[in-house]
Amino acid sequence: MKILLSGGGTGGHIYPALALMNRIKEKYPDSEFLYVGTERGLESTIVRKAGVPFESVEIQGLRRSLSLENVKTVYLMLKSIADSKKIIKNFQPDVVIGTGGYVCAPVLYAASRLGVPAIIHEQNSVAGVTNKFLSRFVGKICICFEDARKDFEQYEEKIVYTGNPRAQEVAAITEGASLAEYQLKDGIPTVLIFGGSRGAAKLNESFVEAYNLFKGKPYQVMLVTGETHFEKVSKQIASLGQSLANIRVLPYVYEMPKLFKSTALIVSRSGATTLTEVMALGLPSILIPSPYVTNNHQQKNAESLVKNGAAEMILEKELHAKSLFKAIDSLMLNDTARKEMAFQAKRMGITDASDRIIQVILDVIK
Ligand SMILES: CC(=O)N[C@H]1[C@@H](OP(=O)(O)OP(=O)(O)OC[C@H]2O[C@@H](n3ccc(=O)[nH]c3=O)[C@H](O)[C@@H]2O)O[C@H](CO)[C@@H](O)[C@@H]1O
Repeated sequence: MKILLSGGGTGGHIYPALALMNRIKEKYPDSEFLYVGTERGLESTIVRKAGVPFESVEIQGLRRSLSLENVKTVYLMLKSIADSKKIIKNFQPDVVIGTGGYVCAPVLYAASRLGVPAIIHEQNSVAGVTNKFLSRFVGKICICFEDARKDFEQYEEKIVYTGNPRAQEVAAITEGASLAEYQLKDGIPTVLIFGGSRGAAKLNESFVEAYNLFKGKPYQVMLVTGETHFEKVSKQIASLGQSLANIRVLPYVYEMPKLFKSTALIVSRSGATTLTEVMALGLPSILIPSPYVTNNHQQKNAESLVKNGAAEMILEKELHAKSLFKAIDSLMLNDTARKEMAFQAKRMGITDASDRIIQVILDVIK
């Protein structure tokens, strides 16, 4: 089977595609893959690092205001469709799968024009703009939240509830990362704080302000700042005048699910793929939805866990050093509450999503 994958911008669109690819490889070792993304998105690093053949097209998002940039956007859109057609004709895939992010628009549109079966995967409870646009042109629409159905209601017959492939991959992990590899101690409860795949400035700032409060605590803290914020945060922490042995600050972690498995509490944005992983592993979490996303979908994602007792939520407008520290400290000192949240999170997870999507692939290429 030859499969062309596309999806990008942020990790939440990329990791599900790679997880699906890994599962297809397991079941069909002769399969061939090609990933199409942009050079600017995180996919150009993550996908290449994973050793997957990668080609790029150039494209940019539309500005909301009238501007010359939009002329360039239209030009790039037409060019990227033509480039995608060339890539597809060369690779000759049996199916093209898009996991979101604007790069999928030219790639999957081109596939449909060439008569190649195409599938989109929507990770969120509210569909992204690109997936809504593509819903008309693709054969199947895979969703992870029942709420997403209403965004594709004109194409109800195409919708399949599959869940997120990253859940299946993560649920199969048997061994967690060693915390010693991160210069922390194994066996001590550890909280992992990160703002999605790109980091979140307000979360980083609140953490820096709370830094000294973690002194002498019976637990460890890891902050993953996001690549672009790392230098600034490191300088701010250095200027506080003390370096605490129970705290570790990193720019990015490539083996996140393994690290998840070794942590006692997750504090993060509520991007759909992160939540999938949290549920698949059954982890307690404090969620801080990004208010800067389409239709506030991260808050809806978070609320689905909160209403099941699986997570706590802090809205960004209520996020500061004190609220962050208080929420972390009281959960880290309360094993029973964490266990109950973990149990509820685990109950919510779907852990055979890749197999469900493989069935969808087999149906469309019949
Ligand atoms: C700002 C924005 O548009 N965010 C969207 C984006 O988020 P974002 O890319 O942040 O997505 P998610 O939170 O869903 O996923 C992040 C992924 O990156 C991984 N990770 C993160 C940090 C790190 O250091 N290493 C690492 O591997 C996580 O384990 C996870 O697999 O896509 C999600 C899925 O469509 C959406 O729900 C989010 O709203």
